[in-house]
Amino acid sequence: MKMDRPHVNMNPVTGSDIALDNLCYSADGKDILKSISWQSDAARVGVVGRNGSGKSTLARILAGLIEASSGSALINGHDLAKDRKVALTEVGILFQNPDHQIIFPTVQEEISFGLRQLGQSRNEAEQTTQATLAYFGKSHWAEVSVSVLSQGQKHLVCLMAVCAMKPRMIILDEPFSGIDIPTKMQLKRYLSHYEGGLLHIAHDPDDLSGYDQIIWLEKGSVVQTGKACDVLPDYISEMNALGGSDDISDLAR
Ligand SMILES: Nc1ncnc2c1ncn2[C@@H]1O[C@H](COP(=O)(O)OP(=O)(O)OP(=O)(O)O)[C@@H](O)[C@H]1O
Repeated sequence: MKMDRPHVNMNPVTGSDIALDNLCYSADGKDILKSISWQSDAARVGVVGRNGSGKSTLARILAGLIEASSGSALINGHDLAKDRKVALTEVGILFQNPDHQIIFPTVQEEISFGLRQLGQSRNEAEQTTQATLAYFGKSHWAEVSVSVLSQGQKHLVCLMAVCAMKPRMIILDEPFSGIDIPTKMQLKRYLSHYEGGLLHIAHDPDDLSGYDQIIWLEKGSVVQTGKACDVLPDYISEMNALGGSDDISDLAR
């Protein structure tokens, strides 16, 4: 079979326009995101912040999975919570836990599902799935039952499913948690070749070094935004300072 390499970075990567305007999100009487305003058209965006700072909530709003309580979050001018059809081509999201993402019994079915949602015929979806598996060197996984895969392997299935759909931006919510070093290196390499934008939530600042734009959240508010080389050193020194104390009560905020 001809090796289709749709995701190899022959062209410059392009980011999506992200526009947050006084974005607020509350649930159960708790203000989780507090009046966030921020704009970016960077190709590689990182999101940092302590546990519970609101990173995943922001990711879900950007992907259109939950609606803002007030204010707005637009991707390339679209409110994806209101337009689920456009959302399919604009954004793909990789959840922290692949078990929250995978719904089909086999790898092939899981990858094909998103493609069918995009309007591909059964035949087209099968071909795109095969090409995607071949690109990732995992053709032999097609008929494999997802239930026998490890967490890291399931992460890869989710990544392949998202990449196959070629969204303009992929949102990654701590995609490397629980993944061994070689697999992480491979995933990073695949992702670095992705021609669309990446919005990557990470706890390890090393995963975001060289990124065009970082947004640092704490307690639902923006602490700092800017290039990785400007924001990450401040973030690291703040985290180290906090880590030097024994108080983890912030986790139970
Ligand atoms: N639907 C909800 N109802 C109540 N509280 C919620 C809801 N969704 C999120 N939260 C709370 O909002 C806060 C932010 O959660 P979120 O998952 O966005 O944080 P995070 O920065 O991604 O954290 P982590 O780094 O631990 O993954 C947490 O305290 C969480 O418990």
